Amino acid sequence: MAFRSRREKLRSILSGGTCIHPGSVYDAISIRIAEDLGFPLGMFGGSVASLAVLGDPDVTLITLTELAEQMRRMSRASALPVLVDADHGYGNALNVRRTVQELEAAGAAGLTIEDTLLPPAFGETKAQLVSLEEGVGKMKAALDGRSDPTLVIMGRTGAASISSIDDAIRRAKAYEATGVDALFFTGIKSRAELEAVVSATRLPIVLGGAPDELNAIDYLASRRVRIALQGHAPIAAATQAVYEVQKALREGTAPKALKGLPSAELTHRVMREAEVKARSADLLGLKK
Ligand SMILES: O=C([O-])CC(=O)C(=O)O
Ligand SMILES: [Mg+2]
Repeated sequence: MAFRSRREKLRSILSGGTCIHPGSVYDAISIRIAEDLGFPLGMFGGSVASLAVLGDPDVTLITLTELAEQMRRMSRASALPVLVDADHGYGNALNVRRTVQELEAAGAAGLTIEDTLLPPAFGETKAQLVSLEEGVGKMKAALDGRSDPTLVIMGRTGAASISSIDDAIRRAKAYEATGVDALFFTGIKSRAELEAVVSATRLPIVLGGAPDELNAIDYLASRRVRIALQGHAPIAAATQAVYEVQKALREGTAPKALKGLPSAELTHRVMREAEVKARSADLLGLKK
């Protein structure tokens, strides 16, 4: 299967003894840059998907089709394995199954399904969770939707910050029992909380945003954390860069006087221009 080796690379991160930081990726350019810099994994967050595709905040307006298409564009541009934040699976458990099918076909190496109630309920200002039973059903549906057994499926819970650490553990154990490949936690606030989770579970752990005391990568590795996210600064930096250059142009700066532009070498590398040239020479009869 075409995407198998990417998935096996993610599996080897999960079964290894170290903890890695993934590169935040959201389009064909960002994934190639992450790949060239040597990141072992790309993280395609739901928040950056919404921002890159719709220009929206993370409010669950992006559709599965849009998410999968953006994933497909990245899979085409680069062989870097990508872990996709598939939110709540875009509906109920039946939708989760469909979500897995689409993201698998789009080339995701792995994906997370979370137990947050999305989109938020009317009148609720705080995040809520679906029941543990519904969460379990979603994990089972995700596993049922997978046709390549190397695709990584992670059960994700935000219970640590939404309900309690005990609830996070209860849910993690139930998701673990469904046969998912890893557990993804957001909202863990301290080493004590992480250690409680670690001793109650056995699967590899992925941590979403974490406070400073959870930033030491060797400590995380020793606690079975295999992937630790670092937010999504690259798309934020891209926003600033586009703002600066458009502002300068709007204010009359000559294109040649612009600051902060990439070198020709970087632009050509990102475009994989040497490969395109070689292909053009072979297929279009152009000079190399
Ligand atoms: O998955 C992540 O990187 C964190 C998250 O939920 C998002 O950014 O939507
Ligand atoms: Mg998200």
